[in-house]
Amino acid sequence: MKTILCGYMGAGKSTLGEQLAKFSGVKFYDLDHEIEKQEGKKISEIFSKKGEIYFRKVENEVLKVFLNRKENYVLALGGGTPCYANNLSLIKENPNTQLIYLKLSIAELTERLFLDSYRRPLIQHLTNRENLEDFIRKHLFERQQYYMQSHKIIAVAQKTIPDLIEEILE
Ligand SMILES: Nc1ncnc2c1ncn2[C@@H]1O[C@H](COP(=O)(O)OP(=O)(O)OP(=O)(O)O)[C@@H](O)[C@H]1O
Ligand SMILES: O=C(O)C1=C[C@@H](O)[C@@H](O)[C@H](O)C1
Ligand SMILES: [Mg+2]
Repeated sequence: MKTILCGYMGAGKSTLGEQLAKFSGVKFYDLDHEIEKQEGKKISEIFSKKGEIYFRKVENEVLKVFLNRKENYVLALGGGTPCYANNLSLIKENPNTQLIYLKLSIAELTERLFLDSYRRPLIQHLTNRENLEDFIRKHLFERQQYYMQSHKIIAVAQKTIPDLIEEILE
């Protein structure tokens, strides 16, 4: 089984993905890191130098390569991956692939992202907590319709990584 994790920025895709892969004895990949490797640039640099449209094109190409791999793995998507191009249908049409949405409320996401927004190009200009929360509310409203098409939806608040691993493997 290929396990693919999606969710908003800060939902915990990379943190959980790494531990879930270790526990399951498969490799962990992070789509953002794979894009950075291919482009030889940090995500923030790709956004600033080449723009978001270019980033979304590369994201789609790198995802396709991953979906064609024969090996099993855990893959953490970028926060926007299921919401662009044909990414969501490519994932859902792929056999033996389980897409999991890591769901957190607006308040919980704001809490997590407030002190950590500088690494994320889409929110790094939002240094005021209220502005960040307003942005997340609108953005999540637009994105939720894609995330909610996942095979499994997991409410992650107040759960430890071992709790979440157990819930996914159930
Ligand atoms: N289960 C958890 N409980 C508490 N904090 C967590 C949990 N999982 C992740 N975190 C914390 O939340 C923050 C965001 O986690 P992480 O970077 O894994 O999210 P992400 O979904 O990969 O974000 P991005 O889309 O920006 O790559 C980190 O500070 C991480 O330590
Ligand atoms: O939510 C998003 O659209 C993004 C999230 C990150 O994981 C990166 O993929 C990039 O910064 C875009
Ligand atoms: Mg991540």
